[in-house]
Amino acid sequence: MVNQLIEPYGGTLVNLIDPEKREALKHEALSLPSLDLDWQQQCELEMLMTGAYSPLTGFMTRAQCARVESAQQLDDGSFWPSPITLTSRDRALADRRPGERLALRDGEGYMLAILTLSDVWKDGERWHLAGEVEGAALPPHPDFVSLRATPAELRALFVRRGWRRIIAWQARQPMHRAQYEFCLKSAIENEANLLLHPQVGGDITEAPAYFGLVRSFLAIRDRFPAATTQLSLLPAPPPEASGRALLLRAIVARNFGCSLLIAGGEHQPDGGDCRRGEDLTQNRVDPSVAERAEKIGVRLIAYPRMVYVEDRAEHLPEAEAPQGARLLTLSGEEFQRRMRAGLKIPEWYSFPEVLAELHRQTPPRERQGFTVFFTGLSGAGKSTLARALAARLMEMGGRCVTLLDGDIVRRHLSSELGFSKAHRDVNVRRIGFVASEITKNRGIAICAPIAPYRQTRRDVRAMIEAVGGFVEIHVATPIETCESRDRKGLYAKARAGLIPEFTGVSDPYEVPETPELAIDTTGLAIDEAVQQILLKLEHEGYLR
Ligand SMILES: Nc1ncnc2c1ncn2[C@@H]1O[C@H](COP(=O)(O)OS(=O)(=O)O)[C@@H](OP(=O)(O)O)[C@H]1O
Ligand SMILES: Nc1ncnc2c1ncn2[C@@H]1O[C@H](COP(=O)(O)OP(=O)(O)O)[C@@H](O)[C@H]1O
Repeated sequence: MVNQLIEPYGGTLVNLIDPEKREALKHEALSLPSLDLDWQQQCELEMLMTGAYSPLTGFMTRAQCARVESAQQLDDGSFWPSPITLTSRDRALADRRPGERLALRDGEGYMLAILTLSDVWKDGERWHLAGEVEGAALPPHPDFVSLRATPAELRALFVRRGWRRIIAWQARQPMHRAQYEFCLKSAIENEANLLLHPQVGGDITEAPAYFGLVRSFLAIRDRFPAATTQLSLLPAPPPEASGRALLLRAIVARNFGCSLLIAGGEHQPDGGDCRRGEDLTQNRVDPSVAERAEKIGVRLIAYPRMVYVEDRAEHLPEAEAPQGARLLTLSGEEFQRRMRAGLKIPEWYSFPEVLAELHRQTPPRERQGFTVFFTGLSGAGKSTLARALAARLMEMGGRCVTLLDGDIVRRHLSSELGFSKAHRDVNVRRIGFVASEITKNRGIAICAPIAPYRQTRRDVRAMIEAVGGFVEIHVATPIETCESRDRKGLYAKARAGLIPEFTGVSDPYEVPETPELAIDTTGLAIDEAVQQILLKLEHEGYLR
């Protein structure tokens, strides 16, 4: 019944239904070589195992990839838009031969499936592994359990409810009013039901953004008629933006029981001022892609450029907006800027419950975590300033401040390290890692290593900026001042040749090119220096 509805696409779980077979696979896997999959590979495997990629049931061989590239066809002649492959840099794979079986596991070693190799080839640094997969268990998803459904489960649900025509909205971005109104209108015009299908996936250690995305959909769900709308999660790897990727999404939509797919609409138009008659082609679907999708059994609905028509208090496709009407738009970039700065988002743009969710996920800067990263020569004043800054921030209260002073780090985190370039890099990266964890959890980390190498500082900045703010302060006290202070007598020893790799004397210090702030502490009172830093933090929006 279910399968009849969706032929030729719409597979069933690969062996997952048969517990005996599953136990046999698990047992067999104990004696097989293993490959641990990253989260994107796990998504791909899950799509194969659940039938979301039906009629495909395995990773493609080189010949199959070539056929897909040239003719967009699988072996049986059915349409397929782009290669689905499994690759790895694992050198041990060089010894694998077609016919052998390989256990596919998640990062923790949990057995997911067995791959029967039909082809192994090398392309650059990566090994490609092809073959049919036999699923033992889906990748575990402890989160949002009640929102997860396989294609077969969703199709069965739709059949039970008598839903025949369903529109898919596969989302990687939260939904605001324009998208909401367009989805509702499309459902009404097509007399269709709606499947809200946010795409989820990511490495849990990196706190992926999909948690906020799903919560924003949970928040907006109640605005849709419950009897005609379904929310479910799609564990798909991130798609590229191309016609072929769109067709793959159409196949996935079909397998989940949908016959309509809204294409585009993830982002609001760029540019604040909206001119009528602008080129709308970016929002049109290529006719050949649309035609191909029809053959899969999916009609594509192009999401148009939407504008808010103030007089009518509704969002409309720009081409349908009445002549002379006042049109409002807010670019995606401006929306993000306002969210970061905690500024007002106009009511016409979104819903309060969605914004509240997004604010929880990305609070304004003064509630985000950040790292103040001091760098400079020994004796420049890094520790002194770091301590004074920490004290002032603690005095203000309301924030968790962690001081990662060089001495503390060298004692607790890096006690085995010396001062070679390699060791300094490890030391600074460790500091960066700890600071990024603190920053991610919305604390303030203050670091004060010499950190003499530009590239290492750049890497640390990138790691931290991915999760919060980063303020680099070059304590630019000249070496003469540092040497005259020589609190620990190290410069004297270094000059005497007793310390072989001493920064500034016999070891390099690469001056920061664009630090947020540079402070020369020569003749400067500590309070004055700290004041400069606090003003900078306030100016950047980190402090109120
Ligand atoms: N060879 C050499 N070069 C530089 N510094 C030396 C060296 N040997 C020991 N020390 C003492 O170690 C402190 C620097 O450690 P850091 O962890 O900040 O250095 S680094 O960032 O890993 O380069 C540094 O402390 P500060 O004066 O607080 O900077 C020195 O006291
Ligand atoms: N404006 C200033 N800021 C920081 N340190 C100063 C300042 N003026 C004088 N000093 C002195 O300079 C020395 C800097 O040492 P320290 O903070 O340990 O430097 P670093 O951590 O960079 O090696 C301290 O003795 C400190 O009292």
